[in-house]
Amino acid sequence: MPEDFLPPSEPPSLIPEEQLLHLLKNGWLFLPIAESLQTQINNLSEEVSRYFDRLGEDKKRLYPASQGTENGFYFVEGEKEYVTFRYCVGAVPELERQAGRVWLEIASLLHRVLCDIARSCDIPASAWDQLLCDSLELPKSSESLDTTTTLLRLFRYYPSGGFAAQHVDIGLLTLCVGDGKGLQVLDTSQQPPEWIDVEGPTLLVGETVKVLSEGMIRAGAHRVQPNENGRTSTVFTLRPSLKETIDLSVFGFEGTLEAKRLWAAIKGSKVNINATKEIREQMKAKRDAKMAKGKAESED
Ligand SMILES: O=C(O)CCC(=O)C(=O)O
Ligand SMILES: [Fe+2]
Repeated sequence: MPEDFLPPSEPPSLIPEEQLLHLLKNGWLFLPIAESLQTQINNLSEEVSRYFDRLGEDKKRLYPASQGTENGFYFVEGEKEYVTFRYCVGAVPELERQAGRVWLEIASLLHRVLCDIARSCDIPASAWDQLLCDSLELPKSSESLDTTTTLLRLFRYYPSGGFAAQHVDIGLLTLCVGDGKGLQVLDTSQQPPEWIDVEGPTLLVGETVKVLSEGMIRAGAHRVQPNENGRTSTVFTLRPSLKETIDLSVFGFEGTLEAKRLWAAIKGSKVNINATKEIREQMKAKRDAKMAKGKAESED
């Protein structure tokens, strides 16, 4: 077969150049999504709202919290409740069926965005493959918990209470599709930077992409402000798979690095903004003590 007719080795670009530059510079982008994906998200929102309407005991029994706040049902008094899917539990089959569909669609969309990012940074689109293994569909069992960190999280923020402090996500890319006001992104093109209300589905760059680009790509700072009507949100975060050793040469560095070590370093420097107030304070104190120790050691 003549070379001209070989199928392309990468998908065609998805995001127009100017918008892609905005994403790399600011770490966030309003990204309109296909009607079919919006419909799937609406179906999932309906299912999860039925789940949230159950009694607290029921919600905990069906999706018990594990892995800190990283899996199952979690409740922050006066602020929000949310349920996180990391694999098929089988507790509420229709809810998980919809979750599986949304996972598949958004993961493939975010993979396309990663390929666009690769192209604009002159790295091969396949560079991401080593970080995406077993992450592009909802894992079948809890066996994946140790290595698949990607998650789909559904929020119900309470009226006037729903809140998340300023932060950047730790994974590769996040898509937030909410209803109602509350999510804000930091517009760093203004001096001083300004918080702006999101307009529809919003793409956020996470810390892992920032680290792998040596800070050339910014991670998107965002926060959630209370809204008198409350708010629901579907948040999918594509995070690195911990299965493989990363060949760093494709990102322009030397050598290799266990994905687990990279992830531990990225996680270790962050406070979990979705934990209860008490835990958030403890984590902040721990992080600050660690940073102070590191500083003292480097000054020795
Ligand atoms: O509520 C949202 O849309 C975003 C929540 C968020 O930023 C997070 O959980 O990391
Ligand atoms: Fe976030």
